Amino acid sequence: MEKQAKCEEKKIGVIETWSRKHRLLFHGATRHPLILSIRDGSINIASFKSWLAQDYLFVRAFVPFVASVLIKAWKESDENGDMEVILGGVASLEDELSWFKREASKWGISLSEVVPQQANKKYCGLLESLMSPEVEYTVAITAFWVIEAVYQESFAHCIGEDSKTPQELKETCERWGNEAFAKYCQSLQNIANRRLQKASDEELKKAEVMFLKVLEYEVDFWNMSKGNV
Ligand SMILES: Cc1ncc(CN)c(N)n1
Repeated sequence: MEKQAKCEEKKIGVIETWSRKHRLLFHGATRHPLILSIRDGSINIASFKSWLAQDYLFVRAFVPFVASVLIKAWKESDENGDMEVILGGVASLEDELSWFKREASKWGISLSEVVPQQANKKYCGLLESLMSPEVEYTVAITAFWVIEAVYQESFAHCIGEDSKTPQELKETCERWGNEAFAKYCQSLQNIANRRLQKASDEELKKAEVMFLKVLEYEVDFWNMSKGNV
């Protein structure tokens, strides 16, 4: 990479540079038709239920992934504070799984009968590959940030001004759209930016490829409910 470009990235942060450079894909992942239909109130409840059931399975796979990032932080991080941020993330996932179970029972979904769809299997496979000790902390924390950021940006849009989100879906949107979750995502972004600033060109390239892959998989994940949108 050109020295000049690298300096620019340092000033505004690598993550911001990538988000601008790949804004169409970022927009596609955070303003998906499913999210827009929640926000304008036209959502088909079957789509929502299908997303909820699939996401429960995803979050179960997400727990060991986040735990693996915690291990990488312990082994590789240059800052003590990283572990506390990631540990907070692990801890909140217990509450998240309980929430999924309550929400599923509210909607009459039997979680034990949910079969993972292809896009979900593929995404969980990506999480599993990221758990390998071969994957650098910088790459894993970048993936972690973007996974959380997509949900934060998406659901915050559903509770923004003028949204017509149905009352019964507001709690879901608040879960990822609230201020505390936004702050948590900012902390993850700060860690990722710090690591990316110090990364070698090779590591930087791997992290950018991972950033794009996560965005692509997020779009595929939303698309699973497309038949019902
Ligand atoms: C597919 C997906 N992406 C992100 C998140 C937020 N942890 C989630 N629950 N599901």
